[in-house]
Amino acid sequence: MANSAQTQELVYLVTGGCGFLGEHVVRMLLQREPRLRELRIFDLHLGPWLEELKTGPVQVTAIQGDVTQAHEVAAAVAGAHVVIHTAGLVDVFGKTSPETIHEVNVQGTQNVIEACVQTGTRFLIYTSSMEVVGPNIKGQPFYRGNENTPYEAVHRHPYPCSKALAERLVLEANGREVLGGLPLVTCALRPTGIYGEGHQIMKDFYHQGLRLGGRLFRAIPASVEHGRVYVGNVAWMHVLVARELEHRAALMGGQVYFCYDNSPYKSYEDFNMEFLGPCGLRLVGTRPLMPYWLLVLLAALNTLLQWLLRPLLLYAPLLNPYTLAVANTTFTVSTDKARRHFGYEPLFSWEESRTRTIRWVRTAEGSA
Ligand SMILES: NC(=O)C1=CN([C@@H]2O[C@H](COP(=O)(O)OP(=O)(O)OC[C@H]3O[C@@H](n4cnc5c(N)ncnc54)[C@H](O)[C@@H]3O)[C@@H](O)[C@H]2O)C=CC1
Ligand SMILES: CC(C)CCC[C@@H](C)[C@H]1CC[C@H]2[C@@H]3[C@H](O)CC4=CC(=O)CC[C@]4(C)[C@H]3CC[C@]12C
Repeated sequence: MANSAQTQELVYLVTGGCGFLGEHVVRMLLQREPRLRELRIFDLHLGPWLEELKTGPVQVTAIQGDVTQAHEVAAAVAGAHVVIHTAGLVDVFGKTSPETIHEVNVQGTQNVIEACVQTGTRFLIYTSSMEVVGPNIKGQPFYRGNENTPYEAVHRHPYPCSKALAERLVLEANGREVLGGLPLVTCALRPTGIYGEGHQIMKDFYHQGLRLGGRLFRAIPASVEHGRVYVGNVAWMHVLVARELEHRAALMGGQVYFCYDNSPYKSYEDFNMEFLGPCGLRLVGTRPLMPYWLLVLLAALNTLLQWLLRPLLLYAPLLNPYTLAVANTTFTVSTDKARRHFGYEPLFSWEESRTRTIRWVRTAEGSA
């Protein structure tokens, strides 16, 4: 908790503060930002866990609001020193329309930028994604790449398109004059696939494995590597950037940083087994049990079914052509830009990240 010997003067706003990553950012700020006076949490859906935070030394203000509504965003931003914009629609399964994804992720981000400019907030940190880079539509591997690695970032799917557009808006807004005459300082953090306590897809795989008698069946070759990063370390990066942006504005303003830690490079499924294995699941097969062409066919069938069933119900399985392409393409990051620019070192070791995640999967056991 905040050390009361230090002056508590800062007001932070976290959009999407009740989401998977947002909650970790909120808790991390309360633990590790002693200069915090007020923490505003802005989300479409407020979680009941916020109540327990309201008894601490920092004023916690929960704001139910929608980033697509410019006036709601401006009211929440007014008077904040720093905005951490994590709110977004993370949908690669076709649950929401492309228009809605664009509205929330792009227009919502534009609203946050304009609110900063209009109300005089100078520091904006945007949670972008590795998806703004790749995998691209050609399925080209990105192997141990960094922020400067050349890669043809071409997308068709609404989610990566929206994240790429929003990231561009944030970076282009760096240096804009805000109310009061000072320049806006922005930067974007690009997590790879985040895991940890609260990771819904991990829970879905766990419950699927339980339904299948404690087994999961390998679908993707073990040689396809995915970069993954622990949610606590992603949150820590946000807190550090927020802290350092003022002092290192010239260096950090307008920059992008991949989020990384010491999690091992593995295939998506093998990585998940690091947690699901100790919870009693087994991954069957050293090679995919189904030929790839059959997976492609099933993914296409799922798209057709989703379209046919749309008038009746929402059919949004994990497997579709896009998720298959992402799962089947190597995308790993190897960089130290965050260490060089703002002294980032992962707060949680791989062992601790793993232990915490396993503990969470175990406690999530009954909550299908
Ligand atoms: N989960 C992952 O593996 C990765 C996530 N990201 C990015 O991190 C950010 C957070 O993602 P997660 O925590 O995984 O997602 P999440 O869905 O758990 O959290 C997003 C939060 O934003 C809120 N939100 C959605 N629409 C809103 C609106 N119109 N107005 C206000 N709040 C709204 C949701 O209620 C939710 O609490 C997103 O911007 C996402 O693109 C980036 C890379 C990887
Ligand atoms: C049954 C299939 C063969 C396996 C399906 C796994 C997929 C659901 C997931 C594989 C890779 C994931 C994505 C990746 O971690 C990168 C992401 C970054 C984001 O910003 C949002 C989430 C995601 C797109 C993530 C989504 C699930 C996968 C596609």
